[in-house]
Amino acid sequence: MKNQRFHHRLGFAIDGIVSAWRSEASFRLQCLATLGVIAVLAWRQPPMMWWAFLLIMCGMVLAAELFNTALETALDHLHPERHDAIRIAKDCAAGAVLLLSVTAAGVFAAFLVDTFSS
Ligand SMILES: Nc1ncnc2c1ncn2[C@@H]1O[C@H](COP(=O)(O)OP(=O)(O)OP(=O)(O)O)[C@@H](O)[C@H]1O
Repeated sequence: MKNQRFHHRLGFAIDGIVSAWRSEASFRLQCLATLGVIAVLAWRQPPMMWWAFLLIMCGMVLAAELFNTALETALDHLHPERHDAIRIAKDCAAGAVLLLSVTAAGVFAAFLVDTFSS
């Protein structure tokens, strides 16, 4: 299964994103928030640096949510019973998503202040 052709690997990655979209309400919300950020960027036409900052932040939140979903899915399958180690692993992954989401909200707030005060 290693080293498959690029279009196969691309298909697997897209399958993962579609599957997270179907199963995770948080991922759907984050995708919609990303579209909202892109709409505001397109409306305000800020300097390219703001596009870069905000798109990086949105990408990192979405990627972190996919990692979180991957971890939860694997852990639930491999160890359906409750265990403290599983709780800590899931809580850490959720914490990573939270940290990136708060940082992204902070960057978006800074952009709003900058764009509406000038
Ligand atoms: N097997 C387990 N053993 C111990 N605690 C668990 C276990 N599964 C879940 N938990 C606890 O419940 C919390 C929620 O876990 P769950 O798998 O339901 O995530 P979720 O609510 O679907 O999260 P998300 O919204 O990110 O998908 C975990 O962060 C953890 O604290």
